[in-house]
Amino acid sequence: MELTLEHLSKRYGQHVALHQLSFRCEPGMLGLVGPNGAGKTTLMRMIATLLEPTEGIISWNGQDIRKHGQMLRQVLGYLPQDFGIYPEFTGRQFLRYLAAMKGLPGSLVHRRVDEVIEMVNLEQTADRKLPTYSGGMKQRIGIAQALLNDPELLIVDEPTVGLDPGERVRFRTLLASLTSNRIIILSTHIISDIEAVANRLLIVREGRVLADTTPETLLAHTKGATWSVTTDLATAQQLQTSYQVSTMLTHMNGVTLRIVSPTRPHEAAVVIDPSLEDAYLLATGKQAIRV
Ligand SMILES: Nc1ncnc2c1ncn2[C@@H]1O[C@H](COP(=O)(O)OP(=O)(O)OP(=O)(O)O)[C@@H](O)[C@H]1O
Repeated sequence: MELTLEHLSKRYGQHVALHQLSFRCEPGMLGLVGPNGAGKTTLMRMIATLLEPTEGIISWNGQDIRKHGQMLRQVLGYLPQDFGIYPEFTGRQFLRYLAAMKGLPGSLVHRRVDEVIEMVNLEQTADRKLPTYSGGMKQRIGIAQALLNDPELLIVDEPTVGLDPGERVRFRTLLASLTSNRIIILSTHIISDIEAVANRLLIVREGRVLADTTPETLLAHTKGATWSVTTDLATAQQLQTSYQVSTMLTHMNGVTLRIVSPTRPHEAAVVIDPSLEDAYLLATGKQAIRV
């Protein structure tokens, strides 16, 4: 089981969305992160054979998917960002319908649908109409449809958008339970989604790979570069313009900033343990997040 990308580029007219991307994946979970417009969806759609690369080669087990796309599609599960549901169906009917569309033999459909419903823990709700589902339940049905063919390659595009923290954690645990003996590519803006489950992290920005690493290595690189400082509002605002501030908390004694910087940002700043989000901010140089 091996997915290889070689010098992959995508242009939309004059706009270069992806530039000469190369990497190789083996079983495990790859977390794909990057700012808006980095090219994550473009990349995932190309791997899912829904979009043609402008240049470069994608191979599945050594075979170019431009020539052998069907071979990849047979082992592919894909949950896109804008996953549509049919309002007149129950969850179970919807999955049976999709199983038939995907070409599962009629004799297997009912059994496999029951299996995936159990895998995503929707036994209690499978016979309710889809519009009555919560966001998390809908995403579970989305993953269930992606699992119908027991995929070797599972691609999931921002699955936790709009979920409350409890649902997000449950969904994350579900994904983690699926990692054995398959390649999962998970795109997200929520860094904590991948912190606990991804064994590899690909950070992209403006169509280029900024880092191909592990969460642990990225964190280790950020050690000694995350600071906490409490100051007055004017100093805090000044620091905010010069440094990467990840959180800013206003309280009775002033303002406490969490700053990501390779150098000490202020004489009163003390080093604190970095989170993966701090590490990501250091790598991508994103704007401050206010708390
Ligand atoms: N069909 C299209 N036509 C023209 N430009 C496009 C098209 N699709 C994407 N783009 C551009 O390509 C770039 C990459 O877009 P893409 O959707 O792949 O990024 P992304 O990392 O998934 O973003 P987000 O995190 O916001 O979902 C963006 O600049 C986007 O505007």
